[in-house]
Amino acid sequence: MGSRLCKRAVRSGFTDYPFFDPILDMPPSMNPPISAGHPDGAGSNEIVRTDLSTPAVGRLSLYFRELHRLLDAGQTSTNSRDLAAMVNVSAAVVRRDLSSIGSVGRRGVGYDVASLADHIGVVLGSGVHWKAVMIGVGFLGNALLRYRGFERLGFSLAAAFDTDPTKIGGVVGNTKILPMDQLEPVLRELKPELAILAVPSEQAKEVAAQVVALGIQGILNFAPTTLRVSSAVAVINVDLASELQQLAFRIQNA
Ligand SMILES: NC(=O)c1ccc[n+]([C@@H]2O[C@H](COP(=O)([O-])OP(=O)(O)OC[C@H]3O[C@@H](n4cnc5c(N)ncnc54)[C@H](O)[C@@H]3O)[C@@H](O)[C@H]2O)c1
Repeated sequence: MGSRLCKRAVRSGFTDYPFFDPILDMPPSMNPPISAGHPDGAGSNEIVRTDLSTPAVGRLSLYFRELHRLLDAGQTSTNSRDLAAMVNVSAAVVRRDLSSIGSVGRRGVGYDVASLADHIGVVLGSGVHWKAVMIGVGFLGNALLRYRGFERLGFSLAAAFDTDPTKIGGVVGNTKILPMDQLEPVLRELKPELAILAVPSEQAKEVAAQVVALGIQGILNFAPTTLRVSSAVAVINVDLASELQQLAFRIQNA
C-alpha cells in the first residue's frame, strides 16, 4: 500500500460479532473471527486490512450489493442460505466468507442485514471516502461520470481530464472536465487515491505512468491494454469484450 494509506489508522482485533447463522451447526465459539474491522467502523474513514482471496473479495462485494437491496426493501435479517441463492454460491461458501471477516450469524436469527452490510463495507473499504479522477471523457467516461452508484460506496469523482478542447470546461454529472496540463496541480492538491482510465489503448500506458508519478495508488483501467506499473500500485482491468468472449465460450462448451 502507498504511504498515504499507511498513515491512516488501521483498525483490527475485532473479536465479538453477535450474529449466528441458523443453518450453521457450529456454535460461535468454534468460529473464531479473524482480525477484521468492527461494524461500527463504517463511515469512520479508517482503513481495515484483511487477507482475502480475489474471488472472496468479489463475493463479498456481491453480498454487499444484495444486502443493500434487502435494506432498500425493508428487510432486517437474512441467512446464509438466502444470501447464497442471491449470488449463486453455496450456503457453506457464504458462511466461510463471512466468518473469515469475523461475521458469524446467530442461530434462529441469522445475520442483521444493516450491521452485516456495514461490516462488509468497512472490510471492502466502502466505509472510507475514496477520491477518484477520471481520465478520458468519451462515451465510456461520460457514462461513468453520470453514474450515481459510486457515491453510495464511498467513491467520489473529484475531477475529470481530457485532451479534447471541445470537451474541456464542460461538466458531466457533477464533475468538471479539465485539460491534461492541469493534471499535476490538481492531483497534487486533491490527492486522489484512484484513477479511472477511459482513454484509447494507445494512450493508456502513458497516462498510467503520469498518474502513478503523481501518487495515484490504484487504477481502474478500461483500455484494452496491459499496464505495467509499480507493484505498489493496484490495477484492476475491466474488459467487457473479454467477458463476452468468456460467456460465448461457456455457452459453446455447455
Ligand atoms: N472495458 C470495457 O469493457 C470497455 C468498453 C468500452 C470501451 N472500452 C475502452 O475504453 C476506452 C474509452 O472508450 P470510449 O468509447 O469512451 O472512447 P472515446 O474515443 O469515446 O473516448 C476516449 C476519450 O479519451 C480522450 N483522450 C485521448 N487521449 C487522451 C489522453 N492522453 N489524456 C486524456 N484524455 C485522452 C479523448 O479525447 C476521448 O474523449 C477505450 O480504450 C476503449 O477501448 C472498454
